[in-house]
Parts: sequence; structure tokens; C-alpha cells
Amino acid sequence: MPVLEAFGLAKSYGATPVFASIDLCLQAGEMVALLGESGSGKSTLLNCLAGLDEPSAGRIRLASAVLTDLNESERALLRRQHLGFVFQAFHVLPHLSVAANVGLPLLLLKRQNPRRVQAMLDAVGLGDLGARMPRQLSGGQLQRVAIARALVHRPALVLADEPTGNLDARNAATVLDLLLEQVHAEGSACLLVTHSERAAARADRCLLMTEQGIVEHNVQAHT
Ligand SMILES: Nc1ncnc2c1ncn2[C@@H]1O[C@H](COP(=O)(O)OP(=O)(O)OP(=O)(O)O)[C@@H](O)[C@H]1O
Repeated sequence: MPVLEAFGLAKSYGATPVFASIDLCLQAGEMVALLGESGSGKSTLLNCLAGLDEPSAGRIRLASAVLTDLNESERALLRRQHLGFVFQAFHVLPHLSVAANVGLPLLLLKRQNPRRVQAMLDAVGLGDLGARMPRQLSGGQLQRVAIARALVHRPALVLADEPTGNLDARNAATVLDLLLEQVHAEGSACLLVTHSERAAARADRCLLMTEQGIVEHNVQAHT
């Protein structure tokens, strides 16, 4: 069964439509890139899929729950259990150590597990840096912390919004490869919003947001 299914999603602000006729299906363990012009509604769609915003029409099923039938507190619980997030601006908490940041989703679920935290730190190449504070890390390292945190609780779905937007080309490639590797290893699905065809080419498949809805998109592979 797919991890995420959306049917006929539409979103308007007042009389202004942002998107319409969005159908989407993500399987476990696949990273799907979502491209689209600025303002086409990619971030708004991610917010709807995360249950942070409500679509004007349509239905979303996430991890066998119908998200669009849930109230706000039920959506918050579903988000905590089944979603991981990676943002452009890292969103690592500055007053917590690297290990505490990675362990936060487990703490919130009352499933603390230092061995799992260490395994995720090892997986993203930060095995020796768990005791450091975020200010002692580079941008590329901070995004690796965010990837470890997004996956530590084995979420069904990871939503990544421009995760390499603040990184140089070399760090961007490393971070994307790590995200892809971890998504494959952990069996989560990942929706990667990006402006970069180069980033999109690293995903398992690529979609394009258009005024007619979402369509499959072929990207040229670059290194
Ligand atoms: N709260 C809001 N109220 C009214 N309009 C909004 C609101 N949030 C977003 N919009 C509008 O919805 C449209 C889509 O915005 P969104 O940020 O989802 O696009 P995007 O594809 O993610 O853009 P970018 O690639 O530039 O980040 C834009 O025209 C934006 O101005």
C-alpha cells in the first residue's frame, strides 16, 4: 500500500487558486522530487500534506490514516509519529546538543533510544560530534543533523523543502546523497521540493507542478 496518497487536492486563498487537481502517490523507500515554478504552490502543498494547512478540496491518506478527516490534535499526533521534516534553513535547535536534536522526535514520542540516535549520527557521518552544540557545526553538517533527526523515529514520510538551498554545490550533492541513502535504508518515502534540476536528477523519480496538476517529469542526469 502506498505511504502517501492524495486525490483531487485543491487550495485557494479566498478567491485566488494556488493549485487544483493534484493527485500524488508515494511508495515506501522512494525519493520523489517535486519541481515547479516559484509561486506554483510547492510549499503550500507540503504544508497540506503535513496537516499544517488544510486543502480547500481533496483527500490525503498518510500511513493508513485519512489526514483530511482528522482534527487538529489528531493531525499533530499523526505528524509526530509518521512525518520527518528537512528545511532549507536547517531548523536545528541552537540550545540543544547535536545528539539531543537528533533524539528530539523520539523524546516527543516517549521512545528515547540513545543507541538509535548514535546509529543515525553514524549513518550521516557525525558519529563523533553528538556532544557538540549546533553553533560548532558547518552548514553541511547541520543539514546532516536535520536528516538524522528527520529519520530517527522511522517516519512513513519525510518532507524536504529545498534542503540544499543554503549549501554550496559539493555539500548539496553530499547531503542529497545521504538523504537518498537514508530514505532507501530506512524505507521511508521522501518528497523533495527543489528548484534544482540537478538535485531532482538524484531522486528516484521527478514530478512537475503545473497549473493542470502534477505531471511526471524527465530530468537530465548531471553529476
Ligand atoms: N497564507 C497565504 N495567503 C495568501 N496567499 C498565499 C499564502 N501562502 C502562500 N500564498 C500564495 O500561494 C502561492 C504559492 O506559494 P508557495 O509558497 O506554496 O509557492 P512555491 O511554489 O513553494 O514557491 P517558491 O518556489 O518560490 O518557494 C503564491 O502565489 C503565494 O503568494
